[in-house]
Amino acid sequence: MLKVEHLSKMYGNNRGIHDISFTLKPGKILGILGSNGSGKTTTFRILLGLLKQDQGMIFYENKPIDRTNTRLFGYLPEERSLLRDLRVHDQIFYLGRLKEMSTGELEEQIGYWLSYLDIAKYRNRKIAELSKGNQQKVQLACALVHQPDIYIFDEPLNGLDIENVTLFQQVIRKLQKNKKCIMISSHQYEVIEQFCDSVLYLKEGELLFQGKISSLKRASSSTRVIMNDTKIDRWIDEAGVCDYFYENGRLILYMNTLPAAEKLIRRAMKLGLDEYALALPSLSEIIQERIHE
Ligand SMILES: Nc1ncnc2c1ncn2[C@@H]1O[C@H](COP(=O)(O)OP(=O)(O)OP(=O)(O)O)[C@@H](O)[C@H]1O
Repeated sequence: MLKVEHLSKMYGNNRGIHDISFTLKPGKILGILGSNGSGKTTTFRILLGLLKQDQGMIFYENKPIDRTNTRLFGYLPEERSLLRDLRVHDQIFYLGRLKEMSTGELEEQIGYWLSYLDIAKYRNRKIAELSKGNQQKVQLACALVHQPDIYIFDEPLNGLDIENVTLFQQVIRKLQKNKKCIMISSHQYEVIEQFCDSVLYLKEGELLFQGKISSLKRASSSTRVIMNDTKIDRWIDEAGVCDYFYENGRLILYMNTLPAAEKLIRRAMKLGLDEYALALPSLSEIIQERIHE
């Protein structure tokens, strides 16, 4: 398990992050979210050992993180950091060497990932000659080749078409099955919702909220009950109803919790209404709600 405790970092008088704590279990995927300048990159750079924190500790498997272990983290940076004149194989080989991999192991892993990511045919092509999406796949291979325990994927779907998004999804599920710790950062909340078990949201360097996506949904006040009923009087005084409106002849009730909404659904069933549904909030709605609390 990865355990981050009370991380803080100042850049002179500028706050980077303040008092960030979270845990990440093997086989789980954590979404790291926040607006521009909220501290995501600072957190990643500290985790990766590229930046020193002013305060706080990072533990992996109950021990302070071992910086001599070059193979602990795999990082897919938001900005590509490939050397454009290198050939695909040589680029991955070079980075694998920095991770202290043997030639035999490297060749085996390079062969495996190039084929898995369907870019084996570009093995001897220069990076500069590849499309944006294929460059992204090479960058991904560089994060995977040394088989790390902990992964940080920053905006991983940039430049990928729908087919390759599915491929990335397969990679993630494979890592998850192998009990790896995975972090994903993205401004596309539907991506986070699709991939992650839990999220943490940073605002101006501080942790605004964190939790399992399913728990955040349950606790949200944006849950809606939709039914084909125009008699608001029989619903308005029910526990948990916060607001309502009509849309296309349907009544939409905003509920303060999921259990309250479920109770209303049961009542709608008993009344024999022929159309009723529960609409859980999206992650994006939950974030808007929390930001404006
Ligand atoms: N090298 C630096 N010198 C001074 N301040 C910095 C430096 N790097 C980051 N900061 C400040 O630290 C805060 C957090 O920045 P950080 O880059 O970690 O945010 P971010 O969430 O990754 O943003 P984005 O989504 O735009 O990439 C910001 O206020 C930023 O201006």
